[in-house]
Amino acid sequence: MTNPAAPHLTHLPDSADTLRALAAVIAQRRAADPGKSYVAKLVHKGLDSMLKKVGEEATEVVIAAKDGDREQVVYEMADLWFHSLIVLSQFDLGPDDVLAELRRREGLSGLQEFAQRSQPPQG
Ligand SMILES: N=c1c2ncn([C@@H]3O[C@H](COP(=O)(O)OP(=O)(O)OP(=O)(O)O)[C@@H](O)[C@H]3O)c2ncn1[C@@H]1O[C@H](COP(=O)(O)O)[C@@H](O)[C@H]1O
Repeated sequence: MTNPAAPHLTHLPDSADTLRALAAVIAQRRAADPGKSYVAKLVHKGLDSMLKKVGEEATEVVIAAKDGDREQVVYEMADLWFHSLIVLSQFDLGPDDVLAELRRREGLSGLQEFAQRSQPPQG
């Protein structure tokens, strides 16, 4: 199935590919002219500004969800993921680092993981 907006793509990239491609663009745009790149402008402002945007976008996700507005939830979540990728890039991290952590958690119930935290180390 091809995407009419991107006929050159014979298949829609999977989500991880999209995140990886965006992370690569962010890495490249960090060094761009802040007057011509939103990423470079935010990086130039520094970590506190990046974190402020993550907080703002997370709040906008909350508001969209409270409104039950599914399209707006997607729009604001895209903003949140984008700004989260910028924060990851600040620590030379990327989507694969987070995906590896999520894979590590597979099969372990969140309730079980939480209960284990209060257990004294075995042995
Ligand atoms: N995915 C995005 C992306 N998502 C959001 N944004 C920008 O992030 C900014 C968010 O600012 P605001 O919070 O004011 O905007 P907003 O949250 O939509 O508005 P409100 O909800 O607050 O009213 C806007 O300028 C958006 O355009 C993005 N800017 C860039 N990208 C990607 O990053 C690439 C590099 O962008 P440049 O660095 O600008 O070249 C682009 O090619 C895109 O692929």
